[in-house]
Amino acid sequence: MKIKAVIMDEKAIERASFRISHEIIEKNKGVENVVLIGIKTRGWPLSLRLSNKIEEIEGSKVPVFPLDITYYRDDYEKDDRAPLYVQNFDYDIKDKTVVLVDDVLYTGRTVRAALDAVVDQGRPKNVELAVLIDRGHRELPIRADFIGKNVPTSRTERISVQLEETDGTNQVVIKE
Ligand SMILES: O=P(O)(O)OC[C@H]1O[C@H](OP(=O)(O)OP(=O)(O)O)[C@H](O)[C@@H]1O
Ligand SMILES: O=c1cc[nH]c(=O)[nH]1
Repeated sequence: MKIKAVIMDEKAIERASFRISHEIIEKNKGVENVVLIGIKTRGWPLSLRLSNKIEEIEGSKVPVFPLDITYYRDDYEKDDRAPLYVQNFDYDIKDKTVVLVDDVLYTGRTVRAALDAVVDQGRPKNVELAVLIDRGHRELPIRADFIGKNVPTSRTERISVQLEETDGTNQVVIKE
């Protein structure tokens, strides 16, 4: 696949993350009961960035955890080795507002799996969703509450979010 365009550079990612952090604080009237959960791979470094920004703005830390949704995917071939229950982190999310964080929202299947993984951790008060890119083409009734950038795409294209922490650079590119 070839790069067609750079749709966000480092500054644009930074600004969008800052805005999303503000929106999370505004929607929840503070962050007292907010927990951030970053879907691996790139939702995790993004969630850490959001938690740092929220701390800068509000002066208080929000708990932040990584989520591995591998075993919860609807295309995961279950066999005898598949665990019945996966503990992603040791923290009680009961009555908390969970903000799921991911880099790209596409069909919505990853988020569906993440919701399953979250309810295995406990019963949150509610769950919100933050994504850096919404590229459309949903296959499930899932939508994001906080969106860095809406990018209309064709199904043959691919969005590649590259972050310093995982890829050594900060940009979002569209490939075909
Ligand atoms: O809405 P969906 O159709 O589920 O697509 C979005 C998901 O796909 C990508 O992850 P990928 O499977 O490439 O794994 P990675 O994050 O580990 O690279 C992306 O990071 C999202 O998590
Ligand atoms: O990272 C992803 C996931 C789904 N679709 C994309 O274009 N990119």
